[in-house]
Amino acid sequence: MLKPIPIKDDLFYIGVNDRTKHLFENLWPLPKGVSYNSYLISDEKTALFDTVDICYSDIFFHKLEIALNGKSLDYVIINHMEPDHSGSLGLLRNRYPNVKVVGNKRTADMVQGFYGITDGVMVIDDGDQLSLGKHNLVFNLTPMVHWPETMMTYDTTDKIIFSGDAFGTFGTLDGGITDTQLHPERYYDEMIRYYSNVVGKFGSPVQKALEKLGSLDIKMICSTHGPVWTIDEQIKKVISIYDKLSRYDGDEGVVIAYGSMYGNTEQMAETVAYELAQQGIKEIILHNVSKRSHSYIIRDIFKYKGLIVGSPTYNNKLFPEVEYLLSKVEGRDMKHRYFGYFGSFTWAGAAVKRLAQFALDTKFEVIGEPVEMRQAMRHDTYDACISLGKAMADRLKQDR
Ligand SMILES: Cc1cc2nc3c(=O)[nH]c(=O)nc-3n(C[C@H](O)[C@H](O)[C@H](O)COP(=O)(O)O)c2cc1C
Repeated sequence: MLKPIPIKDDLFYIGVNDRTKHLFENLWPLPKGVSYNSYLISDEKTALFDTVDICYSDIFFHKLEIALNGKSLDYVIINHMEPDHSGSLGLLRNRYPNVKVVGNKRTADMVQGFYGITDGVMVIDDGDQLSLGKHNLVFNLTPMVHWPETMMTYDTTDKIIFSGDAFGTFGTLDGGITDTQLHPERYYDEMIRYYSNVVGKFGSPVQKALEKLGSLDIKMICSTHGPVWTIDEQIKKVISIYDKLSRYDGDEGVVIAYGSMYGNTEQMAETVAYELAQQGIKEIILHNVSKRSHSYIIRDIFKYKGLIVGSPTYNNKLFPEVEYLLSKVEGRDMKHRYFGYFGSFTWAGAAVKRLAQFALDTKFEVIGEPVEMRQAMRHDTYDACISLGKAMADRLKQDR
């Protein structure tokens, strides 16, 4: 849409939709696209909140010009410097040479490094305020709620938090912008995938940020990706999703992520899953790591308490796609998972040993006995897989 969309009185949405990119950060699939959200408050002074990916700068500037309606642009507030939001900043400064770039001292360093901007930068600190006339803005520094410079800006007048990437989701905004105009359920799973893929490593900074936000009366969340949250119940819901994920708190259920070239290791996965179901576990997600993008496997590992990994031995190591998945889990400092594992080999096994090391490194609670299979499934391996499934189910049921 070429026009800015009024959200409320003097607040405009001037973000854009990206339905072209296949991979966010060149890593994470975007089957439903993604939006880059930017907002303008048009008060006595005007303030822009973040920009958009440079690929969409033309349409963005067009909207901004209309939203300004002849006024000058006074401030651009940089809540986050990642280029999907700051990408149009250099061009913005060329178009609006007098605009003040507002950020903390870490932002100022990045603004200089990425865009060569050194003048007209207003450096603010945690708790500093900026009046636009009717609207009063307070800056909340929330480092590592994704990058070190990350901050959130609170409008005390309308009780809006401009939250940067926090509470963001994958998925374009197809017509509707606010949660009143769309089905929020469409975005929840994509919010979990976004969090687990992009922000997942930063559980403790997210907890600190949530603590800070806890004292604020929030009537609207304007994130840089996905819907604008305005309904009280939805605001509580998205905050609770972030709270739960950043505590690494999973639901009852098990992800079984396995690699298999010729189907033998897969039979172990099927057997463990069968027993979990027999024991009354309803959420059992089998992921063939070669077929399913790691993005979705990581999402599910964040969702559920139980994780079982299986792998053949491959050139004296783990199957490469399983190794890659483990690195993604370790890279997110994943915590509090019940962990089971199994592996296979033909002449000299290495997979199970590596999975044992992974369990030690992550400090996951190991459940049941690991199962190691030579060549193909026989009765003893079958029984061992059943025992592993039962042990995991028993552990999960203890938490009911
Ligand atoms: C490329 C390749 C490399 C392998 N490397 C090893 C190995 O280093 N040690 C071993 O004992 N088995 C090795 N194997 C055999 C497999 O680990 C074994 O057959 C396993 O059961 C295969 O499981 P799958 O049927 O689920 O693919 C290798 C197999 C392939 C195809």
